[in-house]
Amino acid sequence: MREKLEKAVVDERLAALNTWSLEEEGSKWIMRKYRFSSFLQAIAFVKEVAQVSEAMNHHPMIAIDYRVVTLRLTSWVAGGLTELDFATAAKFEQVYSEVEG
Ligand SMILES: C[C@H](O)[C@H](O)[C@H]1CNC2=NC(N)=NC(=O)C2=N1
Repeated sequence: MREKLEKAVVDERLAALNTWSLEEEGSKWIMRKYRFSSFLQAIAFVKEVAQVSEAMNHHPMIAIDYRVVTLRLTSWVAGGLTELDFATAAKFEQVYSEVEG
């Protein structure tokens, strides 16, 4: 789960997830911008993201710009993207669908 993935596998996982993208071609980071109806909704989302991150022991970079939350993920220990990045991103998608409905 924490072994660095080959590019072909990364591309496959991104296609399956289809809402996240590489920060840029060849990047070791995947990212996703989440938009909310209010600032407090964005904060509620971030609180849930924090809980998931602790449960997964995998923590994203979190940027909060008013109603837009940007999450960025990489596996520092592995020095690149791992299955854990994609599993955690998928859980963030579940949280988003619950918070924003
Ligand atoms: C497993 C490692 O020792 C650290 O405890 C965890 C914490 N959260 C982490 N988060 C991310 N994004 N990458 C990591 O490698 C990582 N490692």
